[in-house]
Amino acid sequence: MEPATMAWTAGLLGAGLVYWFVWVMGAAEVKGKRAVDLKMGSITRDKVQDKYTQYWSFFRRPKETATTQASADKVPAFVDTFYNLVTDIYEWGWGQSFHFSPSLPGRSHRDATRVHEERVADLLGAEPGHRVLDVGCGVGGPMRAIAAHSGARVVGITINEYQVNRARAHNRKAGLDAQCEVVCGNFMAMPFDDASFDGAYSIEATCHAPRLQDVYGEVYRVLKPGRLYVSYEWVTTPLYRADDPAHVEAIHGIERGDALPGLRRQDEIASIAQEVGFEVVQELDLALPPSLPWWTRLKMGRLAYWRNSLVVRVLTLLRIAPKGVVEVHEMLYETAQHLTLGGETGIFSPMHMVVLRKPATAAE
Ligand SMILES: C=C(CC[C@@H](C)[C@H]1CC[C@H]2C3=CC[C@H]4[C@H](C)[C@@H](O)CC[C@]4(C)[C@H]3CC[C@]12C)C(C)C
Ligand SMILES: C[S@@+](CC[C@H](N)C(=O)[O-])C[C@H]1O[C@@H](n2cnc3c(N)ncnc32)[C@H](O)[C@@H]1O
Repeated sequence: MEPATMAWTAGLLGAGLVYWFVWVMGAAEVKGKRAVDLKMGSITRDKVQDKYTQYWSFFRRPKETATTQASADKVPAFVDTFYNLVTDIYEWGWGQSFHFSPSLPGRSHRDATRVHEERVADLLGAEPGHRVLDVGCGVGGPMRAIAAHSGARVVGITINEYQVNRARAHNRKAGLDAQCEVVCGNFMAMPFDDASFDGAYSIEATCHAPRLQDVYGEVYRVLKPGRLYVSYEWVTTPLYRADDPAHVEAIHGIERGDALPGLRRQDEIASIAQEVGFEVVQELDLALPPSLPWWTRLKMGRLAYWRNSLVVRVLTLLRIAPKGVVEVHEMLYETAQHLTLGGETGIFSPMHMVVLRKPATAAE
């Protein structure tokens, strides 16, 4: 073969390989986000690496972030940075719902996710005419499922501006923008009137609050008397032993890689709810049997992570993805190992459910 023909053939083969790897293999789990569209939220390309370094040094010792008021006050800003760094990777590799759900026999992850979300709507008794609050709404996967299932109007709040734009775009695409509204703000000081919601829920979001009282207090304020709040909380379970180095390392790894200012114990949740005025209607760890493991989806994804890791390296090399994405992806890969261990050992649950009521007699 002529050298020129050989070079052309090699070039074409190489281009085909890159195309297959990035556009086909790197396609989003849920259509909408492709590997080539990986941005880092509202961070400009040249600042990604710096922002990641700042995030990492702040959350390296997660428990310390909530010990002084000064560092606790900085948590929302670093959580915002975290979601600028991870939102696109989450959408690309997980979908539009940023949470776990118990596996369902013979059903897809997508179905299991939806069932876990619709459960919230059913518990709240959400229906057409109701205005429901989504506390920490991400890019709105749960919001759309709950609005479609119940017919209620849903208002979501997130600290991250980039997520607000993604959520609004998804709402429009799903034809749910008349029913779903998204607001940028801090759930510890919400821009909503007192007693203005018929129901509220939070799915794996309040774990980012340094003090749970601050967010529960706000939800209590904006709920109408007699109405319900359902929350899926991230907690350590009674199986966690603070004197077991393996347990400590797993929980520390979960906190570090998920922007958490210290995980709470399961038995703290109900008393904090009561402290701000809620009645506890139900409390149940949805991760416990008969539920099937929530972490199998993480374990099964191992092959996909290696492929994704190669995809982000190739994209960074080609300067399609900004510098720093490889490090963020590595951090998430490590976090997935800690989460899996937390699930397998039973020391951690991402779905400790509480159903809370604002007393009907509460003053408006
Ligand atoms: C509630 C929170 C987020 C929970 C989960 C949605 C995410 C926790 C860890 C994330 C992931 C880990 C590994 C990534 C993988 C390396 C990459 O190739 C594709 C995306 C991941 C699977 C990513 C997806 C989302 C998570 C499962 C916290 C923040 C409170
Ligand atoms: C893991 S995501 C879960 C999102 C959504 N509930 C879901 O299940 O798809 C956590 C969400 O909480 C939001 N959040 C964290 N701290 C916040 C704060 N102080 N105020 C408002 N939103 C916050 C994040 O921006 C993100 O949208």
